Amino acid sequence: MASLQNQSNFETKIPAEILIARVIQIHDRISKLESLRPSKQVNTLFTHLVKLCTLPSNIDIKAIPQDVQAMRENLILLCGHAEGLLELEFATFISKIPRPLNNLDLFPYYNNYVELARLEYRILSNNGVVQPKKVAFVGSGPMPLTSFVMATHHMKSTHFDNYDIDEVANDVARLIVASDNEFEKRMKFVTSDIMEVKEKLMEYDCIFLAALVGMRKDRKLKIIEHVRKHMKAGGFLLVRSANGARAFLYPEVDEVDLPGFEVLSVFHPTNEVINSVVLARKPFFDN
Ligand SMILES: C[S@@+](CC[C@H](N)C(=O)[O-])C[C@H]1O[C@@H](n2cnc3c(N)ncnc32)[C@H](O)[C@@H]1O
Repeated sequence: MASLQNQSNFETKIPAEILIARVIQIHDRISKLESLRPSKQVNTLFTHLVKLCTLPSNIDIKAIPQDVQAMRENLILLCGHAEGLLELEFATFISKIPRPLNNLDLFPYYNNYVELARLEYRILSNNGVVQPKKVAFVGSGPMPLTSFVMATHHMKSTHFDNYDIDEVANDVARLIVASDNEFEKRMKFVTSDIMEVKEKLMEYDCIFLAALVGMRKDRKLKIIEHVRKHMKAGGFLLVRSANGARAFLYPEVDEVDLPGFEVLSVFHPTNEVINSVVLARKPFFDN
């Protein structure tokens, strides 16, 4: 039987030109939608897009033509907008039912977040971050599933400061945690553009940067540099990225995009998890 490694060589990869043609088709249909709020039509299109972008492919996202790059940048914005609307709709719904924290698994992508959190925690603990005291999650959103899953299953004594630029997102997230006094004590929500947060960043052992914070590459690099400047020496930064065709859905962050950091791990998932995970550390001494 072929070894696992060989199998991946035999796996049929979708040719880049076919992948690009189909992504353009879906982008065209999404762009024509009246609204990106969850609906049968919106859900079907995005499900197709995610399935397509998680097929094995040999696409090099840096080598796509300029016009396809422009389409990709617009698609990332559309995906981010739709993701925010989906989260807001779901969070608003469960904030109104008793014990919302016991019903998180009703969220359509709940298992993806559980798998992503498990992966992120494995990478963090392999690099010495086991039970950090204080963590910041930047871009927590109306449905801060990563913080919820991390706090419940992995970092059981950690305090989470969740930052989001959107007050409405924080209001509904607070309603969800208000249902559990213990949980609420270590799950705070701060409304701010992360670019306005400075001294506070020194307090965190680990800072998570959500994939949708800085949807354009140049913006994301500015945010990463801002966090590096203000975070504590020896602190960890976990950046969500995307690789290959998944980079049609989210911005990609490479090692070269993290000057001034020691890059400890770069992981590209091949299962149903979409985001790549880049773990970096701010050195104790600037070399
Ligand atoms: C939709 S959520 C996705 C994160 C997801 N809930 C999770 O648990 O991984 C992404 C959030 O990032 C927030 N965001 C985008 N840019 C930001 C910035 N510069 N500062 C703070 N929050 C930001 C958006 O308002 C949005 O709510």
